[in-house]
Amino acid sequence: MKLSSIQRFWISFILTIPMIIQMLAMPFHWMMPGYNWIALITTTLVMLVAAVPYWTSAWVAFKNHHANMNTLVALGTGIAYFYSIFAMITGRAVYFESADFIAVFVLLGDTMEERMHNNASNALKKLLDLQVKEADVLRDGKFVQVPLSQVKKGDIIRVKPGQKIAVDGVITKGSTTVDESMVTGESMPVRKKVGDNVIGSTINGDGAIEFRATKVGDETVLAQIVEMVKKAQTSHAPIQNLTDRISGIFVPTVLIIAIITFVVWYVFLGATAVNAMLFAVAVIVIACPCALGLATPTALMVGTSRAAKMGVLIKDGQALEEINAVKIIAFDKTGTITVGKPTVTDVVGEQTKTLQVAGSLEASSEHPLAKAIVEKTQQERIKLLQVTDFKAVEGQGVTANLDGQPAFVGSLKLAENEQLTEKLKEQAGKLQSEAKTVVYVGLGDEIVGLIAIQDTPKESSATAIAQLKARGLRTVMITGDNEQVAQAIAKEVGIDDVVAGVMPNQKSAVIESLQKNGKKVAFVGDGINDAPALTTADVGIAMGSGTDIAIESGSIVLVKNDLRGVVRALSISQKTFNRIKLNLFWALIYNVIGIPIAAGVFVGVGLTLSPEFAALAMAFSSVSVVTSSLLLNWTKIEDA
Ligand SMILES: Nc1ncnc2c1ncn2[C@@H]1O[C@H](COP(=O)(O)OP(=O)(O)OP(=O)(O)O)[C@@H](O)[C@H]1O
Ligand SMILES: [Cu+]
Repeated sequence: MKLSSIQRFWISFILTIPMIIQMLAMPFHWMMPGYNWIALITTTLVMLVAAVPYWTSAWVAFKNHHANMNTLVALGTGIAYFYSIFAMITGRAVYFESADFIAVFVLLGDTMEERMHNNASNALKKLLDLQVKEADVLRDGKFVQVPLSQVKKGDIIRVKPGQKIAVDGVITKGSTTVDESMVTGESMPVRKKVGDNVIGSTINGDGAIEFRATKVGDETVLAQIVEMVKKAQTSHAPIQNLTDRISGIFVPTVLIIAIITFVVWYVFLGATAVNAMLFAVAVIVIACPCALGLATPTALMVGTSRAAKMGVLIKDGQALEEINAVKIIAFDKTGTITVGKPTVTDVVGEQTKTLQVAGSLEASSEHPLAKAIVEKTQQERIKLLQVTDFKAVEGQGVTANLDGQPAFVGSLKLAENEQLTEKLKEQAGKLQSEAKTVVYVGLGDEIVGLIAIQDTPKESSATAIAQLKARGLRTVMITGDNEQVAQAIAKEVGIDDVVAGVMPNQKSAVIESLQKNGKKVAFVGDGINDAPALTTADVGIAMGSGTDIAIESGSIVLVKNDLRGVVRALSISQKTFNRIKLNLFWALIYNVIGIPIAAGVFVGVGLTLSPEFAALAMAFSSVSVVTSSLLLNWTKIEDA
């Protein structure tokens, strides 16, 4: 049976209670009857449950000529335990409690760290549960059930109504609706027909389809999400490396000081071997680095849970640390700065015809602009027509065949080949300067009209951006929309710079160019096409209302969909990071002051530290670090 850190901690803690009672009673000269035997039995159990893994790890390190934190933990517990057994046999004072306290406190640190990691791995398990085990694959002219791992690219797979789609692919037969909410966050089922893409692990609706697998194994959308979560799970705050580096120097130094202490007392000052050893053990115990180990995880835990209560989910320590160094914050426009629910405001040209052509095409599109247009046709009770050869042109619009004529709805890029009258251009320009997105509607070889669509900034955007600028950050808006519209919105909310007309697959390249000269960049976004930018940025911040892929790609998620969350994230991260540094100071100052006292340097002035008081002092150092972390719960967090 394998116990978790948490179980090991509680078992050890309970077993240590008699020793705590004895320690508290010491000033009153009360001795627990049979204390030595109770201590021997409970400590032996604590060693088995809590300390043995550290002994093994220290032994492995020793064989590789290394010393780490575990070496001190192992030596501290091991010497205190085995010496106490020896002391019991020879009738001397025992120090079992030192061994117990070291083990319990070190485990407390480990437990807290494990807790953080578990949260991440549960999410991972849930994601993997989404995968199907088998697929109905066409092999030698017959459909057969094969395990998921044997599905190859190019395989034709049959999916019955209500079944899960095995891998990513393109529909070759039939039409249906698909529930893609687990991947895109879109709760409405999506209509699919021959030629459309399907995503593995999404749920087929009422139609029966066949599709050709295009992505299998770890290339699928789901596998990539899982990969991202895995990364978060194994992450550490980089400052933890500092802890490791400190202990890399610290541990060997402590061991050398302990040996010198023993030699000086025994050889030069004429102490008994036992007394000399007690000084050495006191040195190792007071130097025990459990407080150092607690400094980072406890602050992270308090900081991240405080953040969560304020609607800011910080997925890993790295993000929390890195956001403190961020100099530039980039934002996606639609759904991030703006509400993300665009509405049609103006129609230029013959209203019914323009809306009918546009609506008929957009009925098959998932773009927010498309939804706005379709909604408008419903309000105006305009009958939509059947289209064929529907195609979405990424970052530009849609094209299709309507009544045997080519038709399109989209940006100027799509309309480029058409004759645009000066009057139309002027009208488009005027609408754009009012922060309205203009789409051109074409049928045959003429432009039938323009549709202006407006998406207003969220109420809180301007305040939040002002706060970010007050913190000395440069703000940048990255959008696929037209320059003029982007500028108008940027001005409204106070954004410094605008990069407009960016193709969805180019957003991450823009982030890279902002990162030039080693500047740290955070990106805030919500769409599927924001996922690469979210991962490229030093800190990716996803809107909670966004697609699941965006949420998985971001290392920070804002549940409340509001840019004020970015200010909160910054404020909490800064407070937490400063607290970690303060904790490291507290953890080390005890050792620095305590080691010479434990080594007996101040015996001349009557100042000594026996191993048990060394353990108590060490406990205090841990308690002060944990307290300092807990105080984070009450520090003031700036809120826009
Ligand atoms: N389905 C569509 N119907 C009409 N126009 C479209 C459609 N899809 C894209 N476009 C045009 O292409 C432009 C860029 O679209 P894209 O999806 O890249 O960005 P966006 O949604 O405007 O903004 P953001 O990048 O801030 O999310 C749009 O502004 C619009 O002019
Ligand atoms: Cu310790």
